[in-house]
Amino acid sequence: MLLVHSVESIRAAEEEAFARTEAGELMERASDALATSLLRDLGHTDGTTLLVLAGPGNNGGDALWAGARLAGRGVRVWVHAVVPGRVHPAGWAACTEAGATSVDLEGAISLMGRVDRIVDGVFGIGGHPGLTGEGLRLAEAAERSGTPVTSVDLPSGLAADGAAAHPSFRAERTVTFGSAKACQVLQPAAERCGEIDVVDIGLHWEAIGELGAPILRQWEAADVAARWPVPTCRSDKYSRGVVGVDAGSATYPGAGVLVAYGAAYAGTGMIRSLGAAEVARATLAAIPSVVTAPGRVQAWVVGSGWGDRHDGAIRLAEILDQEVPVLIDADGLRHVPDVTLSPEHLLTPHAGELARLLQVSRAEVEEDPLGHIHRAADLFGATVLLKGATQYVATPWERTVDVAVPGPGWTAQAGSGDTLSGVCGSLLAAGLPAAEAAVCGASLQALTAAAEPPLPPHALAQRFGVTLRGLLGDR
Ligand SMILES: NC(=O)C1=CN([C@@H]2O[C@H](COP(=O)(O)OP(=O)(O)OC[C@H]3O[C@@H](n4cnc5c(N)ncnc54)[C@H](OP(=O)(O)O)[C@@H]3O)[C@@H](O)[C@H]2O)[C@@H](O)CC1
Ligand SMILES: Nc1ncnc2c1ncn2[C@@H]1O[C@H](COP(=O)(O)OP(=O)(O)O)[C@@H](O)[C@H]1O
Ligand SMILES: [K+]
Repeated sequence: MLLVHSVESIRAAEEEAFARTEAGELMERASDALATSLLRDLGHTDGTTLLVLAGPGNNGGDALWAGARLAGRGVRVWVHAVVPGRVHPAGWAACTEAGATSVDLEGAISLMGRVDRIVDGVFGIGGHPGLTGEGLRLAEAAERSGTPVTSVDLPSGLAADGAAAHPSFRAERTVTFGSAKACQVLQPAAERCGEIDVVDIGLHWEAIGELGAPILRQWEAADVAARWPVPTCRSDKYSRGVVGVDAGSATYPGAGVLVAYGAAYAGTGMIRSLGAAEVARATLAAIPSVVTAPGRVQAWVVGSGWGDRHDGAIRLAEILDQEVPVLIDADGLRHVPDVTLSPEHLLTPHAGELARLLQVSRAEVEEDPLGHIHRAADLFGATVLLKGATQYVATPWERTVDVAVPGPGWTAQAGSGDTLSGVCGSLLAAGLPAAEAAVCGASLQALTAAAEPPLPPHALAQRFGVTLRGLLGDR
């Protein structure tokens, strides 16, 4: 699991570290690791060339010290001070004394297509979001040149704590210090960061109290495997979990069928299709093991494809009365403000549905997804999975948001949300807490989409088993 800390936390942890380390020690660790990474990517020192773009703060300092190390080892280094007259003085002196050549803006731009690598040390966690002026010119020219860029701490121009793709450098690799930053895991910002190397510079999160808690946990495939419920010799269909589905409608029967596909191929014990009669018939025709008679249910999936069903509010209240975990999706979300929920209830909006729930615009949600998902979880008292290119899971009053394993844009198609509801429903029925069910379900879908050619949701669901086999190995 990759842990992500906020700028506020990183600053606090750095303060704590300054008090117990020699002056300059943290920057030395950071710039040494940066130099090592650059050397690895350059391959060798003889005849290789590097352009260092250094901003006015410590981010520029890191870049300059690393440039000094490489110039000292025989790499041909050019250096450009992005804000004239404002540059890390000791780093600049070290870099130029080691043999780096200073160039102006035009000189830097003309070198871009000709050097082996560019170091973006313009701004780091002290940067204002969105490059303008010369910074933007440099970033655009670097991207146009096609020369690989290593960004120091983060691509200059991005807001470290945010998901937005502000005008910024585009890195092939980002060498980041102390902790990963939110912009490196949240889309669309993350795709500007390239490969991420997190460098341990000796920050002690436990020494700064509550601020030491991460803001995000980026799940990896192994984390999903560790949580996935695996049947044993003592399992039966009830212990594995029964999912009740009231999804779809005469207008959208497919939604109910797709929920059942998700649950069936994620490996649930039993599915009861207990919504509209035409949905139950269609589901049975597609998946013969589905039961249409009422009976014991350990978790419900409701709301996908309900359309403007007139008795939705009553049906939702009835289901909530059964006091088992309930996943509320799509049209079911309209009734959320009128019912009382708890953390075992899982809401699965996309950005538009979350905006409607919070009575804000979709653009506001997209600008600050973390703030809005926290608000929804706290306001409704339920666990929330916000769907999209990044899939976020928030639990009421918890600082740390879980992020599912990312997947490709192929999943963005009608019906993916329905199969996802089914997968998550099967995990709720198997007894996983709502947040784990959400993040494991979303990750399974993303991992499967990443491994397969583009497939419609019901066909993708049929490949879940292949992904699970790969994840679980011999378990
Ligand atoms: N602290 C540590 O121990 C360690 C820190 N480390 C490194 O330090 C980095 C943070 O350093 P930092 O605080 O100096 O901020 P940094 O990002 O270099 O820039 C701030 C300057 O840029 C200016 N500025 C910003 N945006 C601008 C814009 N769009 N256009 C124009 N100007 C703009 C801004 O101006 P101001 O906010 O004052 O208006 C200020 O002058 C961190 O990312 C990591 O790389 C590592 O060495 C490990 C140890
Ligand atoms: N750009 C994207 N990249 C990867 N996954 C995406 C992207 N956009 C959406 N998704 C995922 O695809 C699914 C779409 O769900 P949803 O919007 O509810 O579709 P529908 O309601 O049509 O079934 C969700 O799992 C979502 O997280
Ligand atoms: K940078």
